[in-house]
Amino acid sequence: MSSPCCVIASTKLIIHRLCRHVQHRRLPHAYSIAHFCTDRSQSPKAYYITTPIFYVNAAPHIGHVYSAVTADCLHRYKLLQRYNSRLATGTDEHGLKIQQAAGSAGKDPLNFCTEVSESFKHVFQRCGISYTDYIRTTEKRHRQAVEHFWTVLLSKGYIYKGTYEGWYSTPDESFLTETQVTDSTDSEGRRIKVSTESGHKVEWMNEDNYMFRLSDFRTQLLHWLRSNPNTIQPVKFQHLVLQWLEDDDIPDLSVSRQKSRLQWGIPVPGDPEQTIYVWLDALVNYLTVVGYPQNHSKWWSVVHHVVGKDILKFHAIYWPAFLLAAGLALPQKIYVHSHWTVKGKKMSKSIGNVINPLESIEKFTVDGLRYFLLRQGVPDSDCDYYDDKVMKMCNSELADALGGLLNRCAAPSLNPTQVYPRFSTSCFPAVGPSGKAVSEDYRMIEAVSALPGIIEQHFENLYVYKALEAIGACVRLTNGFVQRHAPWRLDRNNPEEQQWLDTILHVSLECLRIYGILLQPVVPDLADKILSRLGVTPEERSWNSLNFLNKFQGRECALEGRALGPDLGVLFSRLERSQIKGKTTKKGTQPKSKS
Ligand SMILES: Nc1ncnc2c1ncn2[C@@H]1O[C@H](COP(=O)(O)OP(=O)(O)OP(=O)(O)O)[C@@H](O)[C@H]1O
Repeated sequence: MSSPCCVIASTKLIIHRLCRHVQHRRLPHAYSIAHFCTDRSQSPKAYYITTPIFYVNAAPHIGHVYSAVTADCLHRYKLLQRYNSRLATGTDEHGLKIQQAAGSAGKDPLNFCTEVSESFKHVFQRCGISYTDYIRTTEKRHRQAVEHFWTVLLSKGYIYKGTYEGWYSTPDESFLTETQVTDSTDSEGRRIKVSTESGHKVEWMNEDNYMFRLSDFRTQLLHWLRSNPNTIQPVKFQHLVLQWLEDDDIPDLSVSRQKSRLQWGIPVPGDPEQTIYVWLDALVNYLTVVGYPQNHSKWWSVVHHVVGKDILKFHAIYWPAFLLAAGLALPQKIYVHSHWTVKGKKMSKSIGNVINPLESIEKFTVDGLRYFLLRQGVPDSDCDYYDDKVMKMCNSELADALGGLLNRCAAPSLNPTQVYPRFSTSCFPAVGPSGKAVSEDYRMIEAVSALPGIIEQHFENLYVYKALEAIGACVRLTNGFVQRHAPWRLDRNNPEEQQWLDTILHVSLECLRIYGILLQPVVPDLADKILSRLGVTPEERSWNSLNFLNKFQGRECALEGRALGPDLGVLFSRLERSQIKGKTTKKGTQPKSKS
């Protein structure tokens, strides 16, 4: 995505910002790391994260994994901060598309859904998605939640029987106004109408069904978003939703289908001739997971949705309107991400230009794929996926920069005793530049000290690529530090040189410890390898342990003198083009065919 000069320019900018974070040469007392050492262990705060639930009309692809990995990163980050975090994902299993897909596969719809749902579960497990809840909309608990939700809306007068007349797109399961459709031609040259946004064919529908009073909620939704300007992130999506609410028609929404058209869904309570609209059914899953209607309140007040931009309207207009109607709290945040494209086109089951995640992890490993998706995926804009790009990024950032640093600084050739080396304040005094340290070394210390605060800010906004950019910039600074002082040229038999050598290694391992802790939400296995090699125990890996270079700040360092962990080989093996081209999915790991 970035050209080499963009990378250099942005690196300089990040380093500049990191350095500006701490104004003084000597780390001032006020800049202790206390602000990310908040002890939440006494009463862990609840935090509830959801991915979209995925439509089971075809096998999972990289786009689905991206939504799940993004949400998983947030979940792991919150756990590190000692929140009681919950991550829900699952499958959306009702609707006409599934009815049709099961029909053409000659399968019973539920068996068909079970097969595909299992393949999503399998892919997510293989990709390290540490979900706590997996929901299927064909479960009994969900049907009960939807029926209850419907009954509440009906009893409050927000659902009425009416006639829907207008455009409908079955592939998008979505209603469209006149301004949202355009003329086109099909493959046989016939004139058709299509959705302007998705390009999918639309049909004119005229049928009696139940309508939801969506139009009643325009003012409340506007008020909600105007008074909570950071609810939808990135902010450009909040502006887009505000624009829809201000400028577009917000007509009442049809929330049921005649059973003759759609059998595969939840029947309307008290009217078996109508089936509940798949989006109303699907959205309620977020409530089902947390025990609606009995005991959802603790989790519901802290819900955070992660969604693709294609389903923004459903999550930022329909869903909040349903919640307002039901008298329930609105989401705390809606994190939106853009799309992975292939040669400029959205990766999509319907187009068929999908990348199989299992093949990608065979080629790049789970952490390689996770790192690439979160490092290259920019929530604000689409990004093209191709294997060469993944390979180059993994090689330069994971194998060379990070792996090379660990390999150099923990190697027995430089550290024959294999213990966490001692730091000498006379070699690297707190006030400098003095001792053996030069001003660039002090700048590096400042940058790494500031890093956790910066990463916290980026994770909170789910700008993971910015967090990884900042970590990458610090890794380059640490490599520069090692290169500058070339510890391999120092003589261990000379006490003064040995002290400096140990200090260089101590500082470098401290940097690696901070990178290891911060990288856990993104690349859990790789981070574990780093921290285990440094001898960092599981209890020393939380956000509270981000106290960088204690000795420099005049405090004790628990790791100093402790044995390093065993050497488990290279951190990340460099990938070769020939190797990647030759690799295909192992027999038996291919997701089952859906249609
Ligand atoms: N190309 C993509 N890039 C990023 N995320 C995606 C992509 N495709 C799907 N997703 C994520 O998965 C969710 C569900 O997508 P969906 O099941 O509609 O997949 P799809 O391949 O776009 O299907 P279809 O082609 O049938 O529309 C999206 O809302 C989004 O969160």
